Amino acid sequence: MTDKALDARLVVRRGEFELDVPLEAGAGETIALLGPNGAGKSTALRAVAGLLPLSEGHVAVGGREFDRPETDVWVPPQDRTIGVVFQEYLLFPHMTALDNAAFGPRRKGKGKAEARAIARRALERVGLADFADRKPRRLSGGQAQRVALARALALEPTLLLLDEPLAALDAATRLETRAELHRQLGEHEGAAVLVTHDPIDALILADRLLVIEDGRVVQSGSGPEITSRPRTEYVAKLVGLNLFAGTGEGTAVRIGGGFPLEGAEKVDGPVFAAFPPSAVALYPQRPEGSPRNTWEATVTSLYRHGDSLRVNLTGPVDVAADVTPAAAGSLALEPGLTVWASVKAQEVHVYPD
Ligand SMILES: Nc1ncnc2c1ncn2[C@@H]1O[C@H](COP(=O)(O)OP(=O)(O)OP(=O)(O)O)[C@@H](O)[C@H]1O
Repeated sequence: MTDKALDARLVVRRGEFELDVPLEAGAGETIALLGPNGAGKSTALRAVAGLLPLSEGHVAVGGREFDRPETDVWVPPQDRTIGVVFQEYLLFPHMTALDNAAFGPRRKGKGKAEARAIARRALERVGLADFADRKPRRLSGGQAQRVALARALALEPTLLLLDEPLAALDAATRLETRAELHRQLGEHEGAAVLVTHDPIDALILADRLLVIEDGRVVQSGSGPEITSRPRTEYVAKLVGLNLFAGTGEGTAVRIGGGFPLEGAEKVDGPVFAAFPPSAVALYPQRPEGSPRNTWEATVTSLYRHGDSLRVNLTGPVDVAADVTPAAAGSLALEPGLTVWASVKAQEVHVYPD
């Protein structure tokens, strides 16, 4: 066991589903758990908080064991030095913001005046000192979320757990609250683990990302490490890349069905090949002097994506292409239409599996 802020191996079985995820964080570090629906992110966070017992493995925070089924170690949630900001952990509606924030310290045995002083400092930290006497129904969504954060920080936790802390907020409030949370996490001396669906939240708020799919870690690393080299379809979609697993043969990558994709780098053996949708050009007929990566494809769907149109195509390879509205108009793109797609070899990034 180490004195890391968080040292855990989380094994939780819930019916058919099994989570098995190692999770470590140093002091001051923020880890984001990212993954599709049902991947096990909330299960992981709940296991750390003590809301779900481990089936196997261990949870230690600041060198103290909270859960280890093997040796019957179990510390209940309220006795863990962990602050939680969970969506469903709403504020107590009958208490003021100050009393909500003082609740934790009171429970931990602080006197009323001391607990309130701690709570006041926590509200100041999140910029809500002037709202101390308000009850939750008189707070906006963003303010309520900041009070929830103040309530968690008032415990001076070794570890902060945040489950989709920004998901319920509208776009403008989200931006503001994200910036505030970023500042708070920067100042927080303990570690933090954040669960999110949103890659932007993860990239902005976390030092390290753990991508979980089907109960397992499929990729981990810093934001740039993950976005530059996606290893699963989910991550590729998340960062908006077309991704294929295949076998490198010289500069070509043979992907599913044997389709040869010409790449920029020469890598032999199991590889990934990735390119952005903006690298895919579409033509009504086979283009003249065709670059080698040219194929016939059928439009399956199209939708607005920022300033361009995202076109999903099926064919020997299924890809997404981004085209300008003008190009989409001149090609008369619609589902079912057959077009020619091409990608320059220089745009295909190849890296080892
Ligand atoms: N009470 C339960 N009993 C049995 N299985 C459950 C229970 N709650 C969740 N599960 C299963 O555990 C798995 C992981 O769920 P979890 O909520 O941890 O995923 P998640 O990654 O947080 O998903 P989401 O992003 O949708 O919140 C799912 O397959 C789910 O069906």
